[in-house]
Amino acid sequence: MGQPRYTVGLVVHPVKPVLDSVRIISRFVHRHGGALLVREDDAPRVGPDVEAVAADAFVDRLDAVVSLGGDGTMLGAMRLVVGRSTPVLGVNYGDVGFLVEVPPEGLETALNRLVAGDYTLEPHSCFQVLNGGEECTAFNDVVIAASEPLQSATVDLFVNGARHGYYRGDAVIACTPTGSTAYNYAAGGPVISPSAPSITLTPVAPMSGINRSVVLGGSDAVEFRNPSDRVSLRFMADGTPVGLLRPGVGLSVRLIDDAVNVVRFEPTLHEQRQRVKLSLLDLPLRPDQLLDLVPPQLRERAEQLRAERIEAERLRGGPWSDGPPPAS
Ligand SMILES: NC(=O)c1ccc[n+]([C@@H]2O[C@H](COP(=O)([O-])OP(=O)(O)OC[C@H]3O[C@@H](n4cnc5c(N)ncnc54)[C@H](O)[C@@H]3O)[C@@H](O)[C@H]2O)c1
Ligand SMILES: Nc1ncnc2c1ncn2[C@@H]1O[C@H](COP(=O)(O)OP(=O)(O)OP(=O)(O)O)[C@@H](O)[C@H]1O
Repeated sequence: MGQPRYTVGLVVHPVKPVLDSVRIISRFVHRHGGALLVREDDAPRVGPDVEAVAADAFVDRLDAVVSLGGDGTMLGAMRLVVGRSTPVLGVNYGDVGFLVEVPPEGLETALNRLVAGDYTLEPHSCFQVLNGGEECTAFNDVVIAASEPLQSATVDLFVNGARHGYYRGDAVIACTPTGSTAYNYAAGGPVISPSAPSITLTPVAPMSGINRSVVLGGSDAVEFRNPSDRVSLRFMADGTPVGLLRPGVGLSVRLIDDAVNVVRFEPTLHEQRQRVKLSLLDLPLRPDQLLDLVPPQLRERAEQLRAERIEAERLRGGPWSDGPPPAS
């Protein structure tokens, strides 16, 4: 057997049923003379058509990655290929799906557009986080909190080596422009355009010290220092616990430009949907509770229109849609 023309890697959500999409990708990749890989740990969730490889060999072989899941899965896929040019395509199996553009019903169209070169690459910056000799990456945010839940944390801030005050409260968030719509937004921080390289610092429930958001430049060197001589703090990268910040120790955060390329088909439409999703987050009702307010006949009509639109787009082979944005 000859060399595959290209190799695609799958990163899958731990529990969501993604097999239909795996089958579509598998058929497509094999028809085009490519190879499809998954990490050994994910193999039981994707069926026998996908070659399982050891985690450390996986990334080296990839020409592209497809994430089947929500924002968390997408962040994990992005972290895998950080610093490489490997494009990442996100298929949304999540509830919010802020970072992922393609709904499962748009997957075939997306793959066709991908091989036709009909897409753009959206670069995302990330944080390089250094804690002593240890390093990690975050695409959304780094959060420093007390090591015990519900206790307050005291954190000193240094920017470019100069002391800039301290935080005392539940936590302090440092976010990239991508992460500005996640925890930072929930904590009252500003939304930052991806075209404005910057580091935003936002306190969570501040008791004293710095009590509002600060937006720093993309090349500023940020250091959080644990001023205590007794207690450790803990820190998280993209919502995942990473380690402890020992008494007296500093955590350095630097923004790295263009660390990963995300595949986009309709960047303007995607941005428009992000804005709608963001405004929905501010409503006091969950989406299912909002639906209860819509009269049944309107709901049925909306479902019918959505199905007709998806079918028309499938036949046209043009840009898909996951339905019209909800009325604001
Ligand atoms: N109070 C909060 O809002 C809160 C608390 C902890 C963590 N988080 C966020 O969760 C992120 C990790 O995401 P996850 O999906 O693994 O965890 P998760 O499953 O706990 O999801 C948190 C929510 O944040 C959304 N989200 C993730 N990245 C986003 C982004 N860039 N813009 C807008 N929304 C986004 C997700 O879709 C999800 O609804 C962390 O980076 C952090 O920003 C938020
Ligand atoms: N391949 C994976 N392996 C291990 N954990 C994962 C993987 N994919 C996702 N997770 C974790 O599972 C959780 C939920 O994943 P994800 O955010 O993708 O789905 P969701 O919560 O349903 O979607 P959304 O974030 O859009 O609401 C996250 O905390 C994420 O870090």
